[in-house]
Amino acid sequence: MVSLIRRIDLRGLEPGGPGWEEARATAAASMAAISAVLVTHDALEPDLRQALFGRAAPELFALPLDAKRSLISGPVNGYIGPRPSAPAYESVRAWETTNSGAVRNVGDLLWPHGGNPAFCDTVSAFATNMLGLQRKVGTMILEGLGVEEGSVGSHLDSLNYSIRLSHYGVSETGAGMLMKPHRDCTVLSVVVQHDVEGLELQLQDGSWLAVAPEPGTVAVIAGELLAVVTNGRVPACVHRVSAPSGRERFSAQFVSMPKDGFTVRPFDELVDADHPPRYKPCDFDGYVQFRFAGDGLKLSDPLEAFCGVVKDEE
Ligand SMILES: O=C(O)CCC(=O)C(=O)O
Ligand SMILES: [Fe+2]
Repeated sequence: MVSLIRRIDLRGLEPGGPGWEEARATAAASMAAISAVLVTHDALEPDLRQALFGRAAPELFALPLDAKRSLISGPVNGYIGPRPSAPAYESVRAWETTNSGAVRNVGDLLWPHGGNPAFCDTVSAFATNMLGLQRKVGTMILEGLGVEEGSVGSHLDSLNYSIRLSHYGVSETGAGMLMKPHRDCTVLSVVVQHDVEGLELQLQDGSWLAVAPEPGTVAVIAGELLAVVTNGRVPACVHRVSAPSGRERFSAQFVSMPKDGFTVRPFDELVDADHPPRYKPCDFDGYVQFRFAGDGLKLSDPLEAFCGVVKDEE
């Protein structure tokens, strides 16, 4: 089977410069075909990568449970501890990671006796670099799909960015599924895998594609809100984490979500007679409540139930 996932190389690539248009078309085509694109980049130099995965993440997950739990605030924020469905998984999301003051507050909460400046510096540097990468790739995807530059700019300004650091311990049952198939409640998720493989993307025929961890490459995957803004041209990527080798694993994600209070709707450029609206305007706060604390918890596709336009309504 031919994999439809494509790769772009951001190194030295600037808007309007040599190679930009071709890479933009590749990014958009890959997203439309498989809801993901592989991105080779220079945003995570070896020292920063080592500081993140060799020091910051292990220090964070080695903290006592109470310290990690102090971060919990709201349905999608803070610490997620091991659950029966994912016994070896823990994850921490820090909000507003592009604001170094907010990162320091997280550090002070986690390490009440003097904070952890090295941890905060690492997280802030990672956030700054990933912000540039995500904005560039987001621009390429949307412009490649035909969205005007001005509309892309206002869309990017309506987003919040956060980091999720995840740790997959070695489960008692050894190798197996570490995170079941799901869609992210994001616009875009940049997934940085450390040394150990695990990320798998579902293709349209239902088969799974393993994304190998490569130090200079990230996977950029579509979240549910990208499906809304692209009027369904880019469906949310169904993905999972499996543990073929059963080894301890770390990953970092840099994700974008609409700012609080935003209502997300399809770009005008992507709605026409051939592409009638697939989604009603989606109040993001309402959707988060529905998906994580309301009736959406029981559904396999909560987005569709919340704001999908069913065929009869078209
Ligand atoms: O760890 C990974 O590679 C991906 C994790 C993931 O999909 C998630 O946290 O939503
Ligand atoms: Fe995910």
